[in-house]
Amino acid sequence: MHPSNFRLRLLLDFLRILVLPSAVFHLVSTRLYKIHLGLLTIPAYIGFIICWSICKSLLTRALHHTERSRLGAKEIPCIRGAWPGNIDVLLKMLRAFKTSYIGDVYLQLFEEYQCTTLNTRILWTDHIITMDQEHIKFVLATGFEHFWRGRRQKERMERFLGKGIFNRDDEMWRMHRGNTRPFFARERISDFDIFERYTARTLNTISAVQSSGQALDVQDLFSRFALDAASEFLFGKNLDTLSATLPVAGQTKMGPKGSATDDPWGSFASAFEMAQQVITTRSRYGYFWPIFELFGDKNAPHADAVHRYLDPLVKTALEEKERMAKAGVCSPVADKNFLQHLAESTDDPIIIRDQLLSLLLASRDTTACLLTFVTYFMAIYPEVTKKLRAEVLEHCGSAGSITYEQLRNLKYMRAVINETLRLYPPVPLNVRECRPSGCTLPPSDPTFSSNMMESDIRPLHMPGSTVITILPMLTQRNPELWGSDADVFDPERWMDKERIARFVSNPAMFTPFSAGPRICLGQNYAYNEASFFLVRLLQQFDTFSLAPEVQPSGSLPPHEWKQRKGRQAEERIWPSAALTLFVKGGLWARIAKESH
Ligand code: HEM
Repeated sequence: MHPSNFRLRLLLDFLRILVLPSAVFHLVSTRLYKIHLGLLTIPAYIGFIICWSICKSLLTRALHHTERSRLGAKEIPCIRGAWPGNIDVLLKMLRAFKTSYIGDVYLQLFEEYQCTTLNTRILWTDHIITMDQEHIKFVLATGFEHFWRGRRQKERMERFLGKGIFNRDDEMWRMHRGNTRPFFARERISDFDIFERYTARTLNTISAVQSSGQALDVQDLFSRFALDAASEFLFGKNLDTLSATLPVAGQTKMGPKGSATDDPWGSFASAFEMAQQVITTRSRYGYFWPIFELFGDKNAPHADAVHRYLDPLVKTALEEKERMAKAGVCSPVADKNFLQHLAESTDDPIIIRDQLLSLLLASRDTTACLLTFVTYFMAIYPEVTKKLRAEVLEHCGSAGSITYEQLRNLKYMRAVINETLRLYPPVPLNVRECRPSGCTLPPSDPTFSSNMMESDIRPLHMPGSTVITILPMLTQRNPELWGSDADVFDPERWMDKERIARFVSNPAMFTPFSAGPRICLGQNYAYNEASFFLVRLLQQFDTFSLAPEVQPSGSLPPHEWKQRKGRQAEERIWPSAALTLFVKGGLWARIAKESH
């Protein structure tokens, strides 16, 4: 069944869960035994459906048990809620997603059950969550062939990301990966002309706002920078979002991810972000999310608004291809931009548009998130800014062109970027589905003493077609791996040989760009772009401060966070996630030049 037919899927499930047992009961009671139930008809049907479901569940458990014995594996620990189907846990989670610190709801469950991989089994459906580095490594890399994005994730994302690289497996994913990889070759991503152009425009905006004494939403500005640079890099046309109206301090409303503006660019950004929010909400409701969208696909208006922006670009690329073919011109890949190259590989405008959109999503929100959190740290740790700036001035001077070699020599800059990616990975969680044949996960890592003392070191059974949510953000803040100061922002840890050796021997501790065959294709582009931007920013400015007084109402951290441990107790902003991490309401800050 096509992933966009989620209502049909729900209808078939409804038939399977309710109608099939009712039909069997009807046949047995009225036809075979000719029983007349009278007033008891409805309770009898309900009772039979419940018994049927329990028997089915017991049968599935028995089959899993047999499979576990065959594989020499044990069961993944399972949450035991107070209400049937762990409905109490579901409600607690839904409440927590609105007000609690990112990832905290999962961390509390791991702490309660003293394990790093857990089955939430909400509404009788197995759903595995893991912060275990051994299991994350297996899912992404060493056991890659056992997992895919899977049907359920595709169903949630189809309307927005369709046939793009993030929403496809196997053949089509390989095709996209093969087509995209050449565009991230070293020569292409070390040509800094594009970064230079959009960095200069962004810094001009900062200067203009700064001279008026206003604060600005840097998250919004960095998103525009990343999108304009990526659009020129990918399809040779700047979307020119840096020229559109900026959000104004103290007046701007909260948008789906950051702040909102009332202009055509604002509508595009809002649609782009709302589509991500809808996908996130669907995944929180779990398997039965289509119940909430019976009378309309909530992503349709947002996806349509984004597609309206991209469709004309795709049309032009296909027309150009036709013109070139008629004229008998064939240019080499090196002379083409990504969109032209995509248009060469297929005539299907939907595949081209979906892949273009996937790359815009991949490059805008992640890079903007990284730059936003680096700025956050520069604002709250002036000593870090000072050291960073000294390094920039030493290696790159206060102006002039910047080379790839110069960027490579900025060791402290790299440490700051890595430390930011560790504490605030732009993709804080990721989802995969086990292929139907099932598999085993290796024994758990030694995070909890219960894992370590466990004498039973059998692997864990991963039933076929089960969804697994991996939480790199929790792994990257795990004190067992990173030490008792795991929650502390300390770039020096990336310059300490002993600590680096630990990470090198155990790379699954740090996977902000994912790992294995689906590792991020834009990793080096992102490091270059972020480093380049920060060099120019620090050449021009030296003082960064937060402006909490203009954060939109409802975007400052709730007081109750202070009672919990870890970063949330000191957080001055509200980190939140919808596919990617962001600062709720935007990051309002002042950027200035104090020293002369
Ligand atoms: C700080 C910046 C970035 C971070 C932290 C990041 C992180 C990630 C992560 C975690 C994935 C795996 C997603 C998944 O499996 O569901 C991914 C995939 C990907 N990223 Fe990035 N990314 C960044 C920047 C970029 C940029 C700038 C581009 C391109 C311009 C890009 C292109 C891609 C692509 C094409 C994939 C899909 C790979 C595949 O499925 O085979 N990324 N990225």
